[in-house]
Amino acid sequence: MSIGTLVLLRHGESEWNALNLFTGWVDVRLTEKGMAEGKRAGELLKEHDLLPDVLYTSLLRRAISTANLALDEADRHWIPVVRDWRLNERHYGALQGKNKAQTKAEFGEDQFMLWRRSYDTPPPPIEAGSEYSQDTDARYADLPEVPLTECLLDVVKRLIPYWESTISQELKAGKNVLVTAHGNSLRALVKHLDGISDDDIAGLNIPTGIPLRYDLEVTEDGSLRPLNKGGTYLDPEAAAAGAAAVANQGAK
Ligand SMILES: O=C(O)[C@@H](CO)OP(=O)(O)O
Repeated sequence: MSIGTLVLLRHGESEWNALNLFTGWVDVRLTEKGMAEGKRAGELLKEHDLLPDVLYTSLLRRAISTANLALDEADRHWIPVVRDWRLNERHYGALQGKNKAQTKAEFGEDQFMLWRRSYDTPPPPIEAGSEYSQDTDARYADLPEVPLTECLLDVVKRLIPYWESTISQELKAGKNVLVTAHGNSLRALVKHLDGISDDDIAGLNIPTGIPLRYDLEVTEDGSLRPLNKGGTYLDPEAAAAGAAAVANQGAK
């Protein structure tokens, strides 16, 4: 049985992406542009004959809405869907709701980049019960503990066991899988798939709304390894421009 194809899709532009605010687990909506990106992603899936058999998505509406728009456009609105908090964006702690450029101006470039892109330094924790905290959100009621902040390492720890036990099993069973998630949860997954070091992952940014295809093989130890290292964006030019825009978010 051949292995299914994996497609990763970061949600389209959200209202807080447009306002340049740290978002994390805050459940913001897509902008008009973000909705158009979702539709365009579906067109690209169709054009490249990459029709998913199953969708995995986070519990956040920007990912859910993007997937709905893409699947509708690709006439795959009917496929089974699995939603899981492990695909959520990194919890951005006390930075949630703060403007990125202002944060950089206030704390300096080094601290800003440490919080934003270091592998193992989380931002300060958010105050439980505060406006942008999720500690009382019903959708996380079953979690033993709702995070108050996370670094990328924390995301790797919650996401990779789930990838191994669930998503990769679907691929090994020959299913084409669409994973619709977030900048940092997808960075965690790409780090694992491509074997990127803790230092080098700081330089990797994922653009909104452009499908990233991975062709996979099974290694001797039974894990999945990309045949096309780094994956293949279905619109490479737009992806390069989008990734540069994400890298530059402190500047605006
Ligand atoms: O704000 C966030 O949650 C993320 C993704 O939008 O931002 P960053 O790229 O700065 O990690």
